[in-house]
Amino acid sequence: MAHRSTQRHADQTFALLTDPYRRISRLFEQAGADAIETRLALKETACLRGREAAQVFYDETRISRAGAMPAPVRRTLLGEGGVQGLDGEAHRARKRVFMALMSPERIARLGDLFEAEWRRAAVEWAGQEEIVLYDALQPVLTRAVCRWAGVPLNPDDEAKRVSHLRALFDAAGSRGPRHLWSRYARRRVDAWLASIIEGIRAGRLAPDPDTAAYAWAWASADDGEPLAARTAAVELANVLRPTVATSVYIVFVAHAMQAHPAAARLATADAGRRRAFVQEVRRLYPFFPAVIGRVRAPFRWRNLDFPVGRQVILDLYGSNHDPAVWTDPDEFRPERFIDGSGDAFGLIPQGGGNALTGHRCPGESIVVELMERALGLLAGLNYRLPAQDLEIDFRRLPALPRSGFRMMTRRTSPREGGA
Ligand code: HEM
Repeated sequence: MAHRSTQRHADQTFALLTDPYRRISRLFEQAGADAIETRLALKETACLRGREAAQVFYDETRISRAGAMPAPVRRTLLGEGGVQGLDGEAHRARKRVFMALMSPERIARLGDLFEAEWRRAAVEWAGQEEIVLYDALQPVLTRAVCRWAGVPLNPDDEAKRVSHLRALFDAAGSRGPRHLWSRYARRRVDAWLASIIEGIRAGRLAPDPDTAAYAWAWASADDGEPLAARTAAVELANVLRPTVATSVYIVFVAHAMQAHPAAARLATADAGRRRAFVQEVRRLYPFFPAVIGRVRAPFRWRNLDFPVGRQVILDLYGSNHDPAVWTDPDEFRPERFIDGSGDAFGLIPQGGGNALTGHRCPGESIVVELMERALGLLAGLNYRLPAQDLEIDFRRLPALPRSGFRMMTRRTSPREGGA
């Protein structure tokens, strides 16, 4: 493949709204290049994909994040003032708080809480004619992550909290009333979590010191003072929201197990193959389409000029399907990960580079743990699939099987629901 495109592409905003995952990839194919110039929301934008592009994008001397994220994303998915929009030492100081929560013991504890909640829920699922897995997972994940994070979840408020957390990732990318619903949910989640931060500071709540709620209540701002309660709430939401959003990936685990039963059987029996199966789901299936930054210092790459302030997009979905990096990129082949997941810029569904010092997602080990646990639980669950449309809807953000993955679970003993 050639490495540059001299072609400029017309404004892609509408095309991206209707096909957020594959549109940019098509432009790369048409141009025969992995760096192209286009316009997004009337702004000149460079779009990049592939391993070397990821190295450029995650070089913080070249690309900054401050002010890069569009307002509709900040007002829904991310919240205002969170780690995603910080650069340099301010970013690293916040990031250390996230990373300190990710010890193997704590991740395993979250996995245990998730399994316990799944087993309880599986008893109820068996009493229903059918369930939609995507919908059924969100209460399970909310209960598990709230316990893990030291966030009290009043049973009377649970349904409301689940629907608000879901709206942050499920409705943010929609237009019209659903997008407004996501904005409303953001205000409610921030207010709820700010009251918890204030409760901890005032001594009314006392979560364990190794929880996210404790960590964010006592985290400091640049000036050494405690973070504003609203900012601490946004960071605490940065733990709860994406953990509940792992429901998307768990649906894709179920989808892949259905589509590839032989690989699923191998994965159930062997830890190395289970990890490889899950990594291949993260590579192949669509979730987070792209990340966005701005040029900090001018540079030239692939014969394109990157002037200061230029908007730059790294196509995550396209990079995970880049034929220059992956053999048969559209095939489901877990074997490609049997010897590990490679370097920090190859498999990048949750960003690339170093999670401690750069913007790569700090939650990858949570996601892998929950997906692996779900694979085991699904393998042990007695269910069958009614007739339904399992095709992935790529126009949706996040993409999902059209049916949400409907299942008819059979009556089980309380211990069942995964062995
Ligand atoms: C559900 C699956 C998940 C996906 C697809 C995902 C994806 C991503 C992506 C693409 C980024 C942006 C990377 C960048 O800006 O370069 C990111 C950042 C982030 N993720 Fe995740 N993530 C997931 C789960 C989690 C979990 C479980 C946590 C919980 C701790 C988490 C917390 C964060 C935070 C705090 C950031 C901002 C990091 C920074 O700006 O330094 N994510 N994630």
